[in-house]
Amino acid sequence: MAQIIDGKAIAKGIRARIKDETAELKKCDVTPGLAVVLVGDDPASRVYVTMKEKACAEAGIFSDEHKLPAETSEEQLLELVAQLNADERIDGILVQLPLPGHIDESKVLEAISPKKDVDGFHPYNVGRLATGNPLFKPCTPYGVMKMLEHAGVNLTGADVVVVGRSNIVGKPVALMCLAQHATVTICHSRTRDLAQRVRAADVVIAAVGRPEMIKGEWIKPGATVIDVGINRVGEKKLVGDVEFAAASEKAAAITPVPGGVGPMTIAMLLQNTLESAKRRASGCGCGK
Ligand SMILES: Nc1nc2c(c(=O)[nH]1)N[C@@H](CN(C=O)c1ccc(C(=O)N[C@@H](CCC(=O)O)C(=O)O)cc1)CN2
Repeated sequence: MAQIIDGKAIAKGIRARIKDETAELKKCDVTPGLAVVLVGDDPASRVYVTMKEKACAEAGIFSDEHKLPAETSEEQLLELVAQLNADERIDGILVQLPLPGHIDESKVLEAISPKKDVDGFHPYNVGRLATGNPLFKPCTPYGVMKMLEHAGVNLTGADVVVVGRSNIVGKPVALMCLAQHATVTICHSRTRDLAQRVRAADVVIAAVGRPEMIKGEWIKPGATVIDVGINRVGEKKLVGDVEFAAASEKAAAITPVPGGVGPMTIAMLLQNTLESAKRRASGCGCGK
């Protein structure tokens, strides 16, 4: 049976450390500040935004919440982003995705100052990640890398298969694995013989958004499986992109859903906000 990589427990440890470092930073009169912007009433987004606000409060991070109606125009949202860019209390700006269909997502993400882009979605930060000099790493991929580190997985020379090519997870996590000297294959819905690709992988990162699409029997014995998918089936049940029970029979280590990558996403958002605040503090001259 596979070792369970417990994202909830790892995230708890990271959040406790962030709380301590935030308290230290406050001695310089610098309180990390995160603006959280939600447009509309998507129920899942509401849950995630509430989780982010609660995590900020627990860590001593100031959170500035903006819950806007679904009819908010693109212009109004861009105006709010401009205000937050200029607000000195704010180290990070997070616009919860997805946005309502009438708003151009890329326009909004590009309006966020790259220095406050704690999601790491601005093309400037995407470019810095791609060139091996990241300013902010996107939170979910950053969390995935922390989980691999905790599980003691050495990526040098390892065959990593990423299933999914989204800008938020698939592409950045592939770049991060490459930066750690893995041989990376990105697969997607049109990949021919996905099973064969997965069978060859030392590490499988599933981020395709389809419930249990990756079959347990595809997993190479001794592989590490990171399941980024969070799919709601029926009323309440959450499942990942991987057939968990069957994959656990073959893998050496696997992440659960829930309690895997999800909690790490929130922990790494706090980490990015703290890093941003530390950059602000580095100019204050108090030596902390
Ligand atoms: N601006 C952003 N938007 C979105 C991001 C993001 O990183 N930045 N990622 C996802 C959603 N997300 C964070 O925003 C997120 C998803 C899931 C979890 C989580 O902890 N899930 C729990 C289960 C919670 C439940 O019951 O539904 C788990 O997996 O254990 C945290 C954050 C899309 N949008």
